[in-house]
Amino acid sequence: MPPAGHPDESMYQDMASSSPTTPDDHSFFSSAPRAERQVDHISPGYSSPSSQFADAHRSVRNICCVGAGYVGGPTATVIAYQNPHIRVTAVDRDAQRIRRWNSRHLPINEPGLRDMVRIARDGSKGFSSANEADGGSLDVETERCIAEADLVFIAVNTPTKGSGVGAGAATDMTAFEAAVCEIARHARAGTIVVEKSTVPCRTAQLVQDMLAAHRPGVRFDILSSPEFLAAGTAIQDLLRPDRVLIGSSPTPSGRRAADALADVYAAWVPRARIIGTNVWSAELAKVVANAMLAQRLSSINSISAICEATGADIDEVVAAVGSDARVGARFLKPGIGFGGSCLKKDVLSLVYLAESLGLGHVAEYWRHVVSMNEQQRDRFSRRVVRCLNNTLVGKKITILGFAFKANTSDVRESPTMDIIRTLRDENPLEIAIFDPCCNPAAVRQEIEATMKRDQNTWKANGCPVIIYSDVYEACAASNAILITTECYEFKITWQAYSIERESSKRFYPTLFARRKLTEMDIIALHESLLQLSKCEEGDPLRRFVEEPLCAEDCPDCELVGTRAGGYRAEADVDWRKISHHMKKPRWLFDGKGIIAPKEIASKMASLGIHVESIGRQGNL
Ligand SMILES: NC(=O)C1=CN([C@@H]2O[C@H](COP(=O)(O)OP(=O)(O)OC[C@H]3O[C@@H](n4cnc5c(N)ncnc54)[C@H](O)[C@@H]3O)[C@@H](O)[C@H]2O)C=CC1
Ligand SMILES: O=C(O)[C@H]1O[C@H](OP(=O)(O)OP(=O)(O)OC[C@H]2O[C@@H](n3ccc(=O)[nH]c3=O)[C@H](O)[C@@H]2O)[C@H](O)[C@@H](O)[C@@H]1O
Repeated sequence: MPPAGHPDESMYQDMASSSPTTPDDHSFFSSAPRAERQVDHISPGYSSPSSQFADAHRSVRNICCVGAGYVGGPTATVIAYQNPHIRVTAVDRDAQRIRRWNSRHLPINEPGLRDMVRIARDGSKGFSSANEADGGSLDVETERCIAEADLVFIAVNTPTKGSGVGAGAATDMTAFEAAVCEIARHARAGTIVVEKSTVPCRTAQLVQDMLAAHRPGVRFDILSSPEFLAAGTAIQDLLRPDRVLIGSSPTPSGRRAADALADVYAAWVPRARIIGTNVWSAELAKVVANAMLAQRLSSINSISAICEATGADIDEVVAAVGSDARVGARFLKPGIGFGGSCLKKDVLSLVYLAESLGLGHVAEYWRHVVSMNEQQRDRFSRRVVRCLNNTLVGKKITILGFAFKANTSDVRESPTMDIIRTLRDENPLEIAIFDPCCNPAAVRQEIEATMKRDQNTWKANGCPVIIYSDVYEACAASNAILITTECYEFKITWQAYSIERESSKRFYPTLFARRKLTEMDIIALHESLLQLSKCEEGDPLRRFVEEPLCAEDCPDCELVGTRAGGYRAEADVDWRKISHHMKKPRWLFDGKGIIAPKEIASKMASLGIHVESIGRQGNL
């Protein structure tokens, strides 16, 4: 089924006009010098027996993903897993990242990722398929991977520009441009080039122009298929997406290319969820989706400030408002503001686009979403200082959580950084940090890099910021604990809560209803068996083959706390034990609403811990 909804062709007459996304008409791409390119690759070979693949309009047999980061790595893995007949290779210029993808120490910590990589990369026992034998060669050149591909995804980073025209708002296209150059040099005629990275509206035209400049007269098809996965749920999001967006040009060739990509996804995504649009709509829709999520969070966070000032309770307000089906209950959790590498940058990209188009009031509207977010975490930090008698001198402050959200080791744009910076200005004795999902070495590296980069906003010779791998050591002799990531380990573990958590996670596969098991059935069975055995990882179906052994001098084996599959603290925290070793009065600032339910907070009170929560007035 072709993606539906191509607009009328007349709008494509505009395609050749210059991009409106930058005030400088000469160049869309950043003028920053290109980083030296040294590319390595991984080869998720393949694995399974299942898919009911419809006849391809342009058959895709070989996919190359340029960029093996948080999006490229998991996307390549899931596509390889679900498409036994397609050879999928991910390449990256970061050789260390590639080494880790090919090892037992994956560069990304995502629930379910490791299991899927093991099958897609190493093959499987009992469910093996033709592609397995092809997988895993490490010595192939990037050029060859691109040259052999029928379809190339671009999944490289597109951060906010740090300097130059549009600094602080425009998208830095340096990596994207480099990837397009690489593709232009090596791709075969007729290759389908897919923008997976989040890019400004009308980028496809620039891709087209660059390819045409490098390879005059050679036809390529450009698609936009932005990714909507969220950190911490990447595998679930990829396996069960709300929608897959495919933007294409309305030419016969563009439609065939869109159909070919739709067929790749249709191996596991219901066709009704594969939405076709024009290229500009797909590019813009991605940025708008993130902007609207950010706007929702800023809206509810603004209301949390009113709750704190009036005595209304934010959870009650959210429950009342969210039960209106038109509003909906999701993405309304107030907190210390959104972090991460994408929401802020995509809102800013929208701001820049609006400014470039002369729509100042539109730009101003979206800019407020970001400033409200910054206010929110500033308000939280000031509340901590105020409760501690306006002085942190001689006091130890403990921060629980550093990743920008739960279940991820992604520490980019962590909201916690701003809180640390503000509190450090108050000269506390020490700021202690613990995160159950992050490798302490990675947290230290991120803090040092941020301090170095933003030297002018970080106090020189401030207090030590110490990263702990043990939560009790982090909290010992602490005057105040701040919860800044919604990790389940920090929830109070009275029985009622544990039951709620377990039952909310449990689901059962509807097995054997079909004549033939699909890979999705196998995944559901695998997950269900793990749940029954109360394990997060394992091989209940005995599908895994031996993982590659690490070299004797493997640097990852030496890292503190590293376990196969990433770092994860072993158990929920025991608040009785923590309260025992805290300094009085024992303050707990819950920036993520995880100690919120009243009965649990009152149990905290019975331990002598004063809880201050976002969106609530005073102590509970
Ligand atoms: N992180 C997330 O959860 C999501 C990110 N996105 C978007 O996806 C894109 C990628 O994001 P992430 O995966 O988070 O970034 P990332 O920084 O984790 O990964 C990008 C990778 O591309 C590599 N790279 C850069 N230039 C290259 C080149 N010329 N050749 C080969 N490799 C190159 C980098 O070394 C890096 O490993 C961005 O546009 C982002 O906005 C979209 C949805 C979710
Ligand atoms: O383009 C991207 O990179 C991705 O950005 C977000 O995903 P992500 O940033 O990984 O995570 P979110 O779940 O959106 O959380 C973002 C931030 O908002 C916070 N948040 C989220 C939800 C909520 O109710 N309250 C809240 O404070 C989180 O703690 C986190 O700091 C989007 O949710 C994804 O759909 C999108 O693909």
